[in-house]
Amino acid sequence: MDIIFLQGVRARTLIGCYDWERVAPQVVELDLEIALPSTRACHTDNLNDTINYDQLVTHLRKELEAQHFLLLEALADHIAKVIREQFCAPWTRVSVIKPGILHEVTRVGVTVERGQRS
Ligand SMILES: Nc1nc2c(c(=O)[nH]1)N=C([C@H](O)[C@@H](O)CO)CN2
Repeated sequence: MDIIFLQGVRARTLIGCYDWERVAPQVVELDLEIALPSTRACHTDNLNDTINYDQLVTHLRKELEAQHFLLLEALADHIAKVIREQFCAPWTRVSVIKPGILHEVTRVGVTVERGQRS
């Protein structure tokens, strides 16, 4: 299986359980692993035969600006759904990190894995 990965993708979204988090968007960081539906692009060397990670990042940033979630779990699940349904990925692992949210914690976030790794 071939995988595209993206690390430290920054995006803005309204996220959080507490009142102070409901007033303005925060920056979240995404680490993404995305299985490709086929190995076709390896042979054709054609961008149309793979998932265009440039388009994916642009799409996700727009999506996150429009969506409002309370929990990182719900946000990560939504991102995985978009990747699978709109970019035809059979499997994905999505981590969403809230930089600097907890005192004396380097990184906190949630990882979800959806679909089948074949
Ligand atoms: N498992 C989770 N725990 C917490 C979340 C979350 O999304 N998932 N969120 C919060 C707050 O919004 C936090 O980020 C602010 O301190 C607390 N716990």
